[in-house]
Amino acid sequence: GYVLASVGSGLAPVAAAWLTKLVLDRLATGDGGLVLLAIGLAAAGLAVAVLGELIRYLSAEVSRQVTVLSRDRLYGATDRMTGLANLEDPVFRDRMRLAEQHSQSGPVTILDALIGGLQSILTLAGFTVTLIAISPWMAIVVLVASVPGLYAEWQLSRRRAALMTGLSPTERRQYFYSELMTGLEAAKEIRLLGLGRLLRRRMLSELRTTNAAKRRIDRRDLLVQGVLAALGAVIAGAGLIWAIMAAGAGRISLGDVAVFVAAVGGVQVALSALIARFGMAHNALLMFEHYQAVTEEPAELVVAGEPIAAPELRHGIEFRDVWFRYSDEHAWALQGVDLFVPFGRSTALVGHNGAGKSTMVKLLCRFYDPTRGAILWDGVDLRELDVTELRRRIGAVFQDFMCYELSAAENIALGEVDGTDELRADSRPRVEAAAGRAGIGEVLAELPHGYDTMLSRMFFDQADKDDPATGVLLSGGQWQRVALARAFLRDRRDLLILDEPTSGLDAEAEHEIHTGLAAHRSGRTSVLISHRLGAVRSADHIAVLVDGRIAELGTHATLIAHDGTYARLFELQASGYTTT
Ligand SMILES: Nc1ncnc2c1ncn2[C@@H]1O[C@H](COP(=O)(O)OP(=O)(O)OP(=O)(O)O)[C@@H](O)[C@H]1O
Repeated sequence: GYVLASVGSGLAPVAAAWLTKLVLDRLATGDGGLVLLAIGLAAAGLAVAVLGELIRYLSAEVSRQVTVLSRDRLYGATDRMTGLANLEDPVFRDRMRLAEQHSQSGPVTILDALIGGLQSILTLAGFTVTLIAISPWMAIVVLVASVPGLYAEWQLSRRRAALMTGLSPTERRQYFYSELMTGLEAAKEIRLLGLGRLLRRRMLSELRTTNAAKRRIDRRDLLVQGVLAALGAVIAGAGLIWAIMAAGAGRISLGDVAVFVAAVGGVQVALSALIARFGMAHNALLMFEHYQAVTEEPAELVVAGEPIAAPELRHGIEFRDVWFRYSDEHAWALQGVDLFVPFGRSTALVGHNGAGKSTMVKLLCRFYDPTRGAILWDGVDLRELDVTELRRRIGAVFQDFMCYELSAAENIALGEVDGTDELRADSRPRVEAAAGRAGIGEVLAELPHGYDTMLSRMFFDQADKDDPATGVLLSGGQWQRVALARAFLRDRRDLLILDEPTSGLDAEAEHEIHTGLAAHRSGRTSVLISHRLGAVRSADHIAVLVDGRIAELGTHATLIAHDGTYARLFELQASGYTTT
């Protein structure tokens, strides 16, 4: 439909010009058949008007459909990224942002340019033939005069694409400052520390940098386009003078003058539209490379030729001389870690900030691969296992757990989605049981809409704005319990990872959860990270990490007897709770 409407719209102005010529010539000579010609002329006018609107609608419809397709591909590609390295790479993040922007506009701009270009070419061809019929040299002058425009547009679109890519980090920083100033997350610190002016100034400075670069290119554009427009006007003016003189001398008819004027104007308009569309398409194609790069990004994690479905854990997981750094520029986060996490036992990781504890659990989930050494799941290298299957066997609460702006029930039920595209319909009893075990069951049940209450105040509309039951905000510790409940829902998993699972809880709650966790962990394979050594003393094994190395390993009793780092840290914490 879009192509047909564009063809019609491209030919209608040519038809209108020819019909005008015929009408004028017949008026001059007094010949008949004027009614039909007048009707034809009116019909051509109608076609121009209606087809313009139709094209606008069809273009928007194509745009909507293309957006769904391109977004689906883009987010499908991000979903296939199984590691974290890409998302931590600033260059990739910039690419991703550009890909997001251009996944919507890019394909549509290219398509519009192609179809719009076809329309312009038809108009151009029609008027060029007309011009050649009346004055071949004028046709040549008009066409040759368009060559610099085409070249200039090509150059400008390349510059624009390079500019957009170059400005991406600046725009990212600008976006970061804007988000800080308008979001809730940083609001407390911004107000208390009075950061508003500083952030605003930095944001504006980034914006000015962007504007200055865009202004430079716009000025170049203005100069080039201005000169070309003036050239076009001079050619059109010269043509008009020639046509009037020729008509005065009787060499061409009155109708010829009309069609000549329309043709010169038509050719120029069609040519400049063609050049502009060509520039837009060229720019969109250059920017679309980012989209292509993201959607075709190879997997960050080496995929084994024939991945093995992770078997049920029977013996344990072994870190064998694991060395790891986040990139070649970073220092080693782990330096030759040897550790066995036995099946059915609880293993605790303790150590100073930055010792490498969270890094170890991220490697366990295979968010990264060891730089050297290997992690073995019942003797099989994690790199040989199907990563999705592996993760199905793991439940975890991370230090930076997520608070989803969804209902309470959904926040917990997300724990057993496992790659499907819907929440399980029958999950409610298990959700409530998991919430109960995380000590948040009663609180959630008593919310205005029980488990269906939104844990957010963001999604209200005008109608329920003043209804306090629309959504509620939980406290930090309550959120942590919700995250725990989400992990508990993955109860039948082989490995439970708890990275600081109770850091936000009050003392009583922490004790209660830890007693519950200790009972829950017994007979299950778990890895627990906590700075509160009282919470880890019941673990079967405690590994003390110092600078990415396992410095001590044993039970609470043996480590205290060893009188090393653990004993010192434990003593320090214990002394904080006793009066001397
Ligand atoms: N995504 C990352 N990119 C680069 N370096 C990182 C990243 N995450 C952690 N690191 C570095 O790796 C080292 C180990 O960090 P890790 O988060 O494992 O420590 P941790 O023992 O869990 O500390 P904490 O007790 O503070 O949580 C640190 O030096 C840290 O700066």
